[in-house]
Amino acid sequence: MATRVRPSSKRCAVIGGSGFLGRHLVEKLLDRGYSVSVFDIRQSYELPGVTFHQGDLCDKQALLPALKDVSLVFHCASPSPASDDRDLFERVNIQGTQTVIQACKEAGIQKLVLTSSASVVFEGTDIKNGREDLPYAKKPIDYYTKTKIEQEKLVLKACDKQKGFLTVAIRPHGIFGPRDPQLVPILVDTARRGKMKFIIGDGTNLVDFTFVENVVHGHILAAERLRPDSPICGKPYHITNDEPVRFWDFMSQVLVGLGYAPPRYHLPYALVYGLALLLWLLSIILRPLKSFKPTFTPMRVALAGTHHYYSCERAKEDLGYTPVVSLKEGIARTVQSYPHLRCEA
Ligand SMILES: NC(=O)C1=CN([C@@H]2O[C@H](COP(=O)(O)OP(=O)(O)OC[C@H]3O[C@@H](n4cnc5c(N)ncnc54)[C@H](O)[C@@H]3O)[C@@H](O)[C@H]2O)C=CC1
Ligand SMILES: CC(C)CCC[C@@H](C)[C@H]1CC[C@H]2C3=C(CC[C@]12C)[C@@]1(C)CCC(=O)C[C@@H]1CC3
Repeated sequence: MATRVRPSSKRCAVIGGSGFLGRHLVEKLLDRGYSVSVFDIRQSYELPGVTFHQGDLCDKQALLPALKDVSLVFHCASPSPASDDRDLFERVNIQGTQTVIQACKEAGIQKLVLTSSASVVFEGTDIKNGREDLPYAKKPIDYYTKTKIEQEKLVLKACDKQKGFLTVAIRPHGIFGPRDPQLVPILVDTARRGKMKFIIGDGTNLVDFTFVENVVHGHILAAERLRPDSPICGKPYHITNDEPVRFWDFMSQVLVGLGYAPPRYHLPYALVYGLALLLWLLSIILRPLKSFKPTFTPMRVALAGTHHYYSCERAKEDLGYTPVVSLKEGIARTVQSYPHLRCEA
């Protein structure tokens, strides 16, 4: 009779491990003595100690080999919000997450840590020091966020102490750092096209931006604290830099660090939001004739023009979380890591 090898608690799987956050997580797990199985639709690097499994997480048969002899799974895969593809968000974030849960149960996984998003409670209006008990957004800012809400609910509901399957969700906000494919590249592209001259609103709105290593730290603390007797089972946790910053100060610091001029002129929030809405509608109406993606989407305008920062008190109390890299240091390291995006003029 074949004997089943008891999974080592130092062997884990990272679904989405080829991505920005996923790769930083893999690197830290290796540093901490874990061996890692990466499952992703693409392979973007090679590292000793990492086994790659390429496939779509919606395919349980493809997923199962990556979970063999593993006790802990991190699920940080998602289509990019910029893809703006409703069917894809629904298929990967909702149906795919159901498949991940089923596969974990079949493979005898003990712990599942989901990367959710603090935006699951954001409706486009101010949130100041929001705690995890805020209700899920009834009108999420976009379809990506709508599917992140459903995804988080599925994972937290699946937590079952009796059956020994424990789950927890990490809600980061505005992740930035070396190799980020989103925030800095979009910002620089906008600046290079001469569109980063304006501040939306009065520029005093506070927002959380979170250095990627702090997000990783929160995930690993949650995984290591996830035990049947711990208060964290089935709960979401905000993980941020715990240093809310003016949205436009953050953008300006990154821009200036890379040699671009910071935005200077103010435009009223309602005007820019209205224009963004109009452009978005036009892009849908004209899609059959001409495809274009507006830079200032209603979602980005809402993110750029409102207060939205979150309390990390619950993570401090239950996980012993404190950020390991300050915002200042995180911005400096990020700017340094993008020599190819510096202004050449
Ligand atoms: N970047 C940010 O500011 C924030 C990100 N998040 C969440 O953090 C997680 C990681 O995000 P990032 O690293 O920024 O994104 P990313 O796009 O760099 O990484 C996502 C990874 O998922 C993989 N993936 C996508 N669809 C897949 C599928 N069907 N099967 C297997 N793999 C698939 C991609 O290939 C990619 O490697 C996501 O769940 C995202 O929703 C949450 C809050 C903020
Ligand atoms: C053109 C400029 C006004 C804005 C450039 C920066 C933006 C690209 C980013 C500012 C806040 C970011 C953010 C996300 C993506 C990149 C930004 C819009 C998320 C939507 C990524 C996925 C999430 O779960 C929530 C994030 C909120 C903040």
